[in-house]
Amino acid sequence: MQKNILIIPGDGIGPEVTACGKAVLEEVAARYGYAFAFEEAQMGHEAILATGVALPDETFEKAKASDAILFGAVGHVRYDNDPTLKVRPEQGLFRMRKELGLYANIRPVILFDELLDASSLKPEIVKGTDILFFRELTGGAYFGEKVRSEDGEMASDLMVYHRYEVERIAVKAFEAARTRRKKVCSVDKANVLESSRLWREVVQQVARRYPDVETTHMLADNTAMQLIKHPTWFDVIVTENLFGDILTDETAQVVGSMGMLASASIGDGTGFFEPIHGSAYDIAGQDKANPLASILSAALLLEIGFGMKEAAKQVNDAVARVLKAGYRTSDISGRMGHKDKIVGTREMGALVIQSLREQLL
Ligand SMILES: NC(=O)C1=CN([C@@H]2O[C@H](COP(=O)(O)OP(=O)(O)OC[C@H]3O[C@@H](n4cnc5c(N)ncnc54)[C@H](O)[C@@H]3O)[C@@H](O)[C@H]2O)C=CC1
Ligand SMILES: CC(C)CC(=O)C(=O)O
Ligand SMILES: [Mg+2]
Repeated sequence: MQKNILIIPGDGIGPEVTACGKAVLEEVAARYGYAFAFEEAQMGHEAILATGVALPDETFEKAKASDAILFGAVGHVRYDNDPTLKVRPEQGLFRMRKELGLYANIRPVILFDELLDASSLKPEIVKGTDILFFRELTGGAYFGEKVRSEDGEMASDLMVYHRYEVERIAVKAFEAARTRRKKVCSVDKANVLESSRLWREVVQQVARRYPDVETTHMLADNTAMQLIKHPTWFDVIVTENLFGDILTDETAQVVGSMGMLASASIGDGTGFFEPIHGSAYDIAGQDKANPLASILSAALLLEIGFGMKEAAKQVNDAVARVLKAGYRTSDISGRMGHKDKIVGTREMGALVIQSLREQLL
């Protein structure tokens, strides 16, 4: 049966990396005989210029009607340098997450052996890193009431959680842990925040249903440190929206680069697949961006979105082979950089496709 995939390239490096992710999906469809139909839609700065809003209704309707969405990134220097602007690219992504009910953001943090020397940390510390983050994606301070006083002197973002929101993401994390090393670390600030005390209470209750899974609770500040000290200790991490956003960017340096981290956002409907990085306008339009996070997000789309596990594995293996052959975008060129074959975005994408062809033919 035909699968409809909506491509939302977005801003900055979004279109460059998403073109590579899409090309990989096309290659997989051709090789396996899958019928994938692609459509494109706007979101972010580009959409604001064209329509005045970050998420045009037309894009949202297409998103709801699709079977999966591959997204790039949104964000533009213009808004980052002018906090007073009311219409902002990121609003599109937040509306999409909320209205599609994408409450679970799954972020695998896996170090490819080939990138041992690209990590900011010592090889013996990071070797074997394989963490699965479950970041709650539709609650917390990102979605709570936002206030700015009339005189502009006070602002607040309310961090709100309901019991059901914590429970459903915790269940997803525990279920995943059962298929892995059976360890869940729940991250909060229960020593300070009331919302974290609710978080911990609910995770403790859910944990009782999973006696075969080892549960720990860790404060977010300590977690930021432990992730650098011994990343291999962690298996599944479940945490709220803001902490998950920050801690996963930190782990990019454990595994080499922001350009290596993919994600799947799921809920009750269409799944949404995107690299964890932003629009990186410092390198946009220069053929410098690492497209592997988008390609690995396409692999998550196949695996989680469509249940095509074998095809997803082929994509991951193709990426590993390209890395093993020594090809690197500049962000993952490591301490042994003189041995690397530095390539641009387009060439890296083409190499993964070539690697897929050689394996699959
Ligand atoms: N999901 C999304 O759409 C997100 C959007 N943003 C937006 O993106 C804009 C830029 O934000 P930043 O804080 O600079 O975060 P960023 O993730 O765009 O970039 C941070 C750093 O990582 C590098 N980097 C990121 N992705 C890379 C890749 N694929 N290959 C090589 N290097 C890469 C960038 O060059 C930069 O030095 C902002 O407007 C922000 O709001 C930020 C994060 C997520
Ligand atoms: C739209 C972004 C500002 C949020 C973010 O950094 C993320 O979801 O990873
Ligand atoms: Mg982020």
